[in-house]
Amino acid sequence: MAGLREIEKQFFPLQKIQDVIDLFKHELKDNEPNLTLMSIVLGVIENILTVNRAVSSDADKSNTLEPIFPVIELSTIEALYTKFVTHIKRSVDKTKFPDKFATRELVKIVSDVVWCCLSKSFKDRAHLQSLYSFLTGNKLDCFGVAFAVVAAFQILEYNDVHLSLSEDHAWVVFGEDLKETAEVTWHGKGNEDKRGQPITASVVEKSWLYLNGQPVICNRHMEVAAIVSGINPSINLTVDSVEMGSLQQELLWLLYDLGHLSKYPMALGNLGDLEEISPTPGRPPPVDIFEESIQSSKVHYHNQHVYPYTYLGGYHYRNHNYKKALKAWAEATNAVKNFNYNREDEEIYKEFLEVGNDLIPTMMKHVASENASRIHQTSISYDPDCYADFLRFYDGICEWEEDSKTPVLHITWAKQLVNSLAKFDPTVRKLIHLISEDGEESSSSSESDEESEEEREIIQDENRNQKKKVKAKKGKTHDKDKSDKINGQAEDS
Ligand SMILES: FC(F)c1nnc(N2CCN(c3ncnc4sc(CC(F)(F)F)cc34)CC2)s1
Repeated sequence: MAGLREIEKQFFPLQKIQDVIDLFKHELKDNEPNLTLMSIVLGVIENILTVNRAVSSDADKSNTLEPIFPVIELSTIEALYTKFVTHIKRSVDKTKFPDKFATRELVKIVSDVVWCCLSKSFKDRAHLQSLYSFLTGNKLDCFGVAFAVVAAFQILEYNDVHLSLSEDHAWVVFGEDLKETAEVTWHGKGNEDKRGQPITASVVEKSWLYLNGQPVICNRHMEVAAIVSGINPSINLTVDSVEMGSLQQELLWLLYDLGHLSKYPMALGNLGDLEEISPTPGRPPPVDIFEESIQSSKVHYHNQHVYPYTYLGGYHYRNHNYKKALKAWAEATNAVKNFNYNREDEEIYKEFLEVGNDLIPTMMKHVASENASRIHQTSISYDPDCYADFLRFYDGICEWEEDSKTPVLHITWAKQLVNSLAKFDPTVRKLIHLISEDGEESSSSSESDEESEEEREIIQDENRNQKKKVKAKKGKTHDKDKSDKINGQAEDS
């Protein structure tokens, strides 16, 4: 890959969202969309709209609602593009690697070429995912390093090195028919990086971090989807840039219409979240998009992905559809129960900790008060389906913990479980018909002393392996704490 092609230059200067859409439309027609160019363009725009927002003086705080969109000059982009291409070509002597396919040694070298420039400061801040961040601040997050390696291989004209994505990690596949895998970035906090090493079957098996061998293996177009999905419109923890969110939403619809999201459940989930914030006329409602995300995981990934269900559960919770939220969360633990929890699975643990110890208790309280007002409609505390899904949610968590090296549950879980259980009406607890896996039938015990004995056992057991887990909010890219944001949108005046 040489310098920018003439046809690419003609799209500049970019003056409005449609100009960016047109550039991406053009790139996506190509079977080698220019990853470096697109990552830099999105990084420049994101930086201006979120990090270095032009603070307009009072004078021009005219009352027009004319949103701000920066003018992106070709010279700005070309300088950064040339810097990256030069850095990569100067650091890799291709004559030593005559093969058509990449080798593990070469993957490690390219990973080092990215790695060596990184500053050792904060790595899980927001807006560190793009090549713009790498080229102007020597900072990249976990995803950004893996993406930079793939973009570098595109510049070196290898078309076998591709991004492999799980729900909380990224690595590369390479070689003939993508048979090889290699770590190219770090994961989490306090873990030694394993760059250059293959991801072996023993590491992958029953591991959520590696999706039990069902990661999203990208082609070039899905790598474009990954950088679009990785756009972070956040200005701060509570406010998003309206323009950046619209750009991300329109680019995701462009990729959706071209079919590049069909095997990418998280990108579909991101699109569903954006549609909830600001629905696009003529497009399907968020629940349909979350359903497509779930279907994609079922069809392409053996239903091993968890986030499609927690996207849906979060959506129903925010919209007070508590019965559907419980159903989605029960299906989420039905997916996670096949994994064995280990210390690098912190992110999904935090997700379920929030559901079990924050969202469900709040929902049960909410319903109790609503109940007083709406006596006719059966509220969830009288609904046997809800009680069944509630039990399924916890059953999945317990099965997840079984055979795991690291315990999942601790006393807070037990206390909240007892707390939420008590909020279901005793009549509904009698209606449940428990059928164990071996088909043995039993109805849930309604004897209070038996239950209190059971509850006492749970609490004593949990006391023993009580473990404090602090829910650390991470501001990293592919930031899953978006849903915690109050959907305030910046007045980009
Ligand atoms: F469960 C729901 F509440 C979620 N809401 N946002 C969620 N995200 C936000 C987007 N997100 C993602 N969205 C697209 N692609 C990727 S690739 C990836 C792993 C890593 F960052 F590359 F290491 C994460 C991720 C991670 C999960 S889950």
